[in-house]
Amino acid sequence: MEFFYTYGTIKTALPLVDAENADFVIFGVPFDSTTSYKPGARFGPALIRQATINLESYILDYDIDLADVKIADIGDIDIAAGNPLETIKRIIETIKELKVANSKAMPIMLGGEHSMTYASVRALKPKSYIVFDAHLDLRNEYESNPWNHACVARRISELGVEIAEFGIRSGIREEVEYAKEKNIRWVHAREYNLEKFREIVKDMPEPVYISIDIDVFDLSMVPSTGTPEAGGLRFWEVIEALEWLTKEKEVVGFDIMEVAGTELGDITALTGAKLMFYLIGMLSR
Ligand SMILES: N=C(N)NCCCCNCCCN
Ligand SMILES: [Mn+2]
Ligand SMILES: [Mn+2]
Repeated sequence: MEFFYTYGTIKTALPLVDAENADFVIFGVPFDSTTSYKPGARFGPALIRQATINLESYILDYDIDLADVKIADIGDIDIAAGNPLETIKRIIETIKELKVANSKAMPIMLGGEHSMTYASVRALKPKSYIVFDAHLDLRNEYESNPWNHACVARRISELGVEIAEFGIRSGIREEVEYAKEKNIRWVHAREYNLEKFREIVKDMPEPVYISIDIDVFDLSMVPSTGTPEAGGLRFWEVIEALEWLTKEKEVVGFDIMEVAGTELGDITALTGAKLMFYLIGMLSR
């Protein structure tokens, strides 16, 4: 099928089906206009897809071959550089087009800046937003811009969506106070474990939207990201939480954001690609 706002790019290295027939539909958002430190998120979607070339489609842990899963890759959103609101509009339109053609398709967004997660949440209307991130992203505005990546969780909370954040190790007092006031639960990377994750998430309403800001992982695994922070989580501890979550709760979509880089084979994209394969695998169980 054709989408008004997408164009072709390098495709995920898996057997792909058309969006109408897919259970999972990948699209990229190569937007990085509000990046504050390390550039390159506009190349994230292409780098993640390129990194999938390195991966087996068979997932050992689940005895699932992604070659047997119905996956589409509709390319990238034609972003409006410098204009987060217009880009958000185009993402919402694209998800709506997809849902009209195939209501059972689960969108998978690859970023690009975390600010764009707002669009997926607006389009998919989850009751809960569960995010892995080094940052609280609860600022009212950053660099005079309420649509900056550092404000995305706040914008989502204003939609009335319940929020829980994991792997946090960066924020300012304003964000901590806002979280307290709005009952937003968050767990510091130092204190994170699976038990805490379950305890917080188990009572959250469904359906849920899952967002992974790639900077949640330890810096050694994700050196190419917009605002890198030392002291992050390990790969398997995030996977274990996601395995529990995808078993317990209805999920309407997920994203992997803030992957940046300028070189093929970037470690950060390899981390993002592996994570995407695991998420599709666990959601197909
Ligand atoms: N959500 C985020 N990614 N937040 C990070 C914001 C950038 C913090 N700069 C700190 C500059 C202090 N000199
Ligand atoms: Mn972050
Ligand atoms: Mn973030």
